[in-house]
Amino acid sequence: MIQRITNFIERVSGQRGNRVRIVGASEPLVRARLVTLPAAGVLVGADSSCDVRLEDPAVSRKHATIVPVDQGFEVCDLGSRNGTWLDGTRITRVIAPAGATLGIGNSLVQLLPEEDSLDITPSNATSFGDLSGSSEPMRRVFAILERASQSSAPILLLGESGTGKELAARALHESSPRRGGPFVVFDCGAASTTLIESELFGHKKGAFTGAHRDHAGAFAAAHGGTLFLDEIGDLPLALQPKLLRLLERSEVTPLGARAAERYDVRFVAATHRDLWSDVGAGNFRGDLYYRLAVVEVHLPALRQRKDDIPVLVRALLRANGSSDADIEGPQLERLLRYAWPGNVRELRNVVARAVALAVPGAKFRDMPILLRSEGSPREPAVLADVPYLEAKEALLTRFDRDYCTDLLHRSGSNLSEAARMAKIERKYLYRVLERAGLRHRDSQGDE
Ligand SMILES: Nc1ncnc2c1ncn2[C@@H]1O[C@H](COP(=O)(O)OP(=O)(O)OP(=O)(O)O)[C@@H](O)[C@H]1O
Repeated sequence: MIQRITNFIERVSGQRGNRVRIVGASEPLVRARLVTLPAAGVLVGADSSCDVRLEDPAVSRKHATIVPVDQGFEVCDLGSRNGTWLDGTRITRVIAPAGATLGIGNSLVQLLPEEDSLDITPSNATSFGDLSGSSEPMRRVFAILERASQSSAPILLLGESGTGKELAARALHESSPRRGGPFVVFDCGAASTTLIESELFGHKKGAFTGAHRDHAGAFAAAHGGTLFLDEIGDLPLALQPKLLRLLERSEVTPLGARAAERYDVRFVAATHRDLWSDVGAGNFRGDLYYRLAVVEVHLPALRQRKDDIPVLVRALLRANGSSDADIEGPQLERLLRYAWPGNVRELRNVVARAVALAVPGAKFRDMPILLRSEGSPREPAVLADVPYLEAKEALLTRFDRDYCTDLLHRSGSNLSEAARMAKIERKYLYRVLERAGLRHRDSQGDE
């Protein structure tokens, strides 16, 4: 039985026992059936006497057996006409890992392990590394991270953008016995498949046009430390088997190399996507999911833990050089009412902007709190109704204009003072003013 640690109660509750998930040949994904596997296993086929009956003309009457074993699932084909398939290979008998998907006739059968969620008592701490939070959901997260930091088990961090996944990964590394080793960040969605392959797994000189020298790759660079695989949901399907082998064997064969190389690396992966839905849709391998998610931590959205807002605001004020701790009042109430679509990252930006735009030494209650879309939090701040570069340019110009208008107002149009307040060079401020169409006559000869 695979034992996973997770705070994602919804997924594990009521799911005891190994299961198979069946997506019929012509059935939509939503009609997928879940069948619990008894310890003795099941007989799969088209015959009505089978434990798992597939109404699929390409399935033989008695097609295959599936039996849960210690290392996964033993699958035996019973001499079927169209075969039983795993990863494009026709099998007769195989031990398949948890999460693997079998092709039986035109149907797909996914093998799901028994899961056992540990009962997690919230930590007493109100921070873990640079992550702050006093709400119960966050203290549950801290409890798992504290425990998981002491092992080398792979961790999967899930949560919306800006909920602190990268911060959690860094904090895990810093609290682990590997803290003396490297912490390497690798963005799985940032490049083409070939580039990701060579940047993650490395390549040898001459492996492809332009490979002028050996390149170690992120996995080798993380030896003795932690490799943070950001946006793992974007990893191309074609590279997923190679990562799976890496996780299983801790060894990699760089592009163009003859022999595999071994490294000692702890994996932490993260995504803002619903990775489990990606597995269901066939965009992410189930066996890789289970390999990565031995510990699965769901970082809750800020709107689900508004109790954390006061703690975070105080921490962010301190980080931005304001010592005001007296934050109760209408300003805080506005922050508590807001939906925070950009999560803690957005709160960080709001507080940083408020401190930057406030007069020096201002109290929190007098700081300008600018929220994106108080009235309709779901409406995007930018619409894609014009080409990307054009939209970006327009937004930047608007930002420059609004920022500079307020800056000139606050500095009494004194450009030296304005540059000091904005913490930029005067020359640069002139250029920004010019771009925003705000460069007034007094400053023309001032450069
Ligand atoms: N619990 C927290 N305590 C303090 N700061 C936080 C917390 N969570 C997030 N932050 C702040 O928000 C910023 C964004 O966090 P981070 O980059 O870790 O988010 P993420 O979930 O990895 O986002 P993305 O999915 O967009 O990469 C951090 O730099 C940090 O300033």
